[in-house]
Amino acid sequence: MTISVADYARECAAQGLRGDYSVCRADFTVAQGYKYSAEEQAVWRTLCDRQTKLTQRLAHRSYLDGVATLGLLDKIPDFDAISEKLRKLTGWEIVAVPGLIPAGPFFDHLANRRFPVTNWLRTRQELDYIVEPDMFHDFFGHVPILTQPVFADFMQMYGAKAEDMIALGGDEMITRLYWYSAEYGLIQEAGQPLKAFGAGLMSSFTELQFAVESKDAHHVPFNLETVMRTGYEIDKFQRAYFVLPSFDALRDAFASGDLAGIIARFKGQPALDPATV
Ligand SMILES: C[C@H](O)[C@H](O)[C@H]1CNc2nc(N)[nH]c(=O)c2N1
Ligand SMILES: N[C@@H](Cc1ccccc1)C(=O)O
Ligand SMILES: [Fe+2]
Repeated sequence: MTISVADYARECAAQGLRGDYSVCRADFTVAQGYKYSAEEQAVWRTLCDRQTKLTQRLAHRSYLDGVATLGLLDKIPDFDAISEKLRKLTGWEIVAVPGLIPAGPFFDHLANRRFPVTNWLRTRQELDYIVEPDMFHDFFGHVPILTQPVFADFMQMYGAKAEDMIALGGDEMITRLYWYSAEYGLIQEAGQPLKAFGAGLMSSFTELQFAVESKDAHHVPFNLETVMRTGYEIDKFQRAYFVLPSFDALRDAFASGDLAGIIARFKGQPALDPATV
């Protein structure tokens, strides 16, 4: 782990991130501290109700299978209770964090089958889109697929590989790969309609529709090297969405692609502009 909690806390405060990083443990986790107001519970239900209507239509089957396995989403989740369920299904658990955490510790959690979930929720003014990950994004977007064995294994492999790539100086490039697949990936299987896969889309009412249905969304066939070279911004709609032909294509690219070679050739070079890839 390269950055200390204290330094990261200062950086986040400077950037205006909302979480309270002063109470983090060394691995950036905190206690969930389950005490949410009636208003927060109401916002949670509203978010789940309206987003579920969209995901039924626009999300890839793997995600929807996960939602079915997870079961009721009628109140803000108790992380310990969910962890107990996940441990039985796929050996994963969820841990509470104050918000965005650095890539190193984030991937270290994944490599150990722990998924970091933010412990605070967006407000009613941010139902459609929020610029930093909150509990709705982390939970509703990422946790369902962790109930599915194939994806559960893949996410762990992601964490483990990412740590190796960070050691080679590939921090930015491996993060882009995570970004354009786990967060904003689309899938179009042969003869099927375009579907959303990434968690950043699952949790945004406006961006999910934009990414899948808008003529203005820039869809690019998934290519490992291009993805690892393309820059991104976290606080606006993405200017490129990479489209996988199948989930297996992602797993194969990850398992047998020459990640280390790509990092050696392109690290430190300016990022490609997502608008023109
Ligand atoms: C690895 C990459 O930087 C990625 O965006 C990570 C970083 N830290 C995170 N931290 C939290 N809490 N949630 C996330 O989804 C992520 N994503
Ligand atoms: N924009 C996402 C949240 C998010 C922010 C940053 C990174 C990933 C996801 C949403 O509205 O749900
Ligand atoms: Fe995320």
